[in-house]
This record gives sequence, C-alpha cells and structure tokens, in this order.
Amino acid sequence: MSVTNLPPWAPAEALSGASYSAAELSADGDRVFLLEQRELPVVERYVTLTTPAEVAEGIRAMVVRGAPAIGIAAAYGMVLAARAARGEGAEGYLHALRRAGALLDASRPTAVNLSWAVRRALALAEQHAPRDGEQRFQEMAAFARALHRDDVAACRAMGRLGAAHLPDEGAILTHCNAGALATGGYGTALGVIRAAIEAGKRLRVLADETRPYLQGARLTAWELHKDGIPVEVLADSMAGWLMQRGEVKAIVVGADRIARNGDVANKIGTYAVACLARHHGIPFYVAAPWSTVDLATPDGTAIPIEERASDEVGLIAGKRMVPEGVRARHPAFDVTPASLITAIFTERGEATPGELARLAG
Ligand SMILES: CSC[C@H]1O[C@H](OP(=O)(O)O)[C@H](O)[C@@H]1O
Repeated sequence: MSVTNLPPWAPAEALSGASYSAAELSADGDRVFLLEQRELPVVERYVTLTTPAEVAEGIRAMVVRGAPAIGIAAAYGMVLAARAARGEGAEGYLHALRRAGALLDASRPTAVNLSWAVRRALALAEQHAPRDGEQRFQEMAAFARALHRDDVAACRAMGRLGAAHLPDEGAILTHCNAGALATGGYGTALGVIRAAIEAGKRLRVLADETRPYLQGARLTAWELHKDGIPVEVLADSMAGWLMQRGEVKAIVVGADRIARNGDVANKIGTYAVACLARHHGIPFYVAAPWSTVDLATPDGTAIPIEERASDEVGLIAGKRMVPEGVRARHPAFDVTPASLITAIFTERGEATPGELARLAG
C-alpha cells in the first residue's frame, strides 16, 4: 500500500465527476485508489491498494465508507483478483474470485450494496470463466467501471426527484454523510440538496456531527463547504431543539439497506431524528440507489446491524474519554420503521415506503 497527497489518477480518469473521489480504479486496472476518509477534513490523502485483501481491510477499517462507495470499492477489489488470476484456468479463476469475494463480503455486514456488488461480480466470473485470462480481467474491469458510472447517474437522477420535494428556502437537516464521499460521486442525500440548490432553491444545511466517526462534522461539512453550500455542524443532541424552534424545514438522509416493507437501516441516530421529525411534523426523506434496496429482506428486524469496536466510541482522536474497564456500546446503525418515513427517492422513482416493491419493475 502506498500513500499520496494528490489524486493519483489523471483528472480525466476519475469517474466521480469531481476533483476528489471515494474510490477509483487505475487506467491499467492494477491499482485501487481510496481517499483516506479517516484523515478528512484536515488532510486529503489517497491510498493505493493492489490486492483484494487490502481493499477488504480498507472497507473494514472505514478508509472508504458509505453503502454505494463500499460496493464500488468491492467491485474494484474483484478486478484486482481477476487481474491476478489471468494465468489461471476456469476452475482456478473461479476459486480465486470466490476467495476474494468472501473476503470483501465479510468486511462489513449492514450495507447491502457490498454483497450486491460481489454477487454481481461472481455472476460475471461464472459466466466468463472459460475465456482467456486477459479478456476476463478486462470484462471485470468494464463491469466495475460501469457500476461506478451507474451509481453517479443514479445519484443525479434521485437528486432531481428529491429536489422537487424540498422547500424553496430554509434549512435542511442531514445525518451522517450520504454525499459524494459515500457514493461513486454527487451523493444521495447530498445529491438531493445539490440538485435543489442547482435548481435555484435557497437552502442551507444543518449537519449532525454523527458520533463517533463524525461523518457529518468531518465529511459532509467538508464536501458542502468545498461546494460553497452554507452548512453548520450540530452536536447530535441539538437537532430536536432546532426542530422545536421551527428552524428545520425538512430532513434528508441516506441508507445502507432498505427492507421490502420500507424499513431503513442507516447510521446510528437516524431513528432518533426520525422520531423527532414525526413529533414536529417535519418531512423525513430517504435517498438511496436501488442497489440499497433489499427485497429479499422482509423488514428491518432481519437487517444485520454492525457492532464496531468499543474504543471507536471511548477514544476521541486517540484520547480516552471513557474510563478503562468501562465498555462503550457501538451499534453502527439503527433501523427507522417505514411508518416514520415520508418518501424514499431512488433512481427508479419515488415511493412511500409501502409502495417500494412497485419500483422493482
Ligand atoms: C449513501 S450511503 C451513506 C450511509 O453509509 C453511512 O455509514 P458508514 O459511514 O458507516 O459507511 C451512513 O449510514 C450513511 O447514511
């Protein structure tokens, strides 16, 4: 693994459509570039990875995070596996891709985009295994790049749909980071906000800091400030007070897995925000690509919730905040019931949670 302070790709190569990107594949398909999100907003630094195991560790350790972004990173990890297996016959190739897929799929459990991307890569591997090694590798790279491009297009499509539901002016509350840094580019929840502002709406953003990884304070604020979009950061305890004072006009969040009945798994704290929104009669919107919808999961009780290390809560910038010997709970996600959600925006259309299956096509 190597580290650089500048995007290691030529500007024309980035599929994100921005000067930065959560994950990119080199032109030769031999390296995966991840923006080291644990060091933002202070340092913009990129890590260059060359094996599926390194990509899996980058996802587990949250170098790259965000449901669509980790799906894209996993797809790029499968490209590295296909490249390394160019000299293998069909059986050896499939064994190598299955091993890489298992590593990548095991890196984080909640975002369905990860397993969705690995499943699609393995389906392609099954289909082209008998072909020449170089041809398999190029086909896997084309698949992964198309998945990245499709995600950016999906973000822009759902952004346009959602933008119509936002007020002409006022403050929009967000939770966690569902922006370009969590996707292939442009963002889901932040894509709705970007599209609304591009359409002339005079909006500003209240970004929940979102302890303990601080995706809101460190990542959402960094993205929006870079775009010149007005943003203020809130401690997670402040949202209710600002809703009670009438300052919050709407709420838009992302998702990591949407069950068939419309229940939504998202960053821990989302459920509390949704309860407050309902109490104050404020619209609560979810924006997510169809790759986040999991029709095989009947409802939110069946969504696996990632438990992360206690010290990710107990330490802040390496400084101990919880006494030694005292455990800090760390569920990384919670589930917001469909009944608290006003509408879900996807690239296939918008739906109330109960109507989601209608978009399945
Ligand atoms: C556009 S998906 C973003 C989604 O993923 C985040 O989780 P994490 O930062 O732990 O990967 C969070 O739940 C966001 O809403």
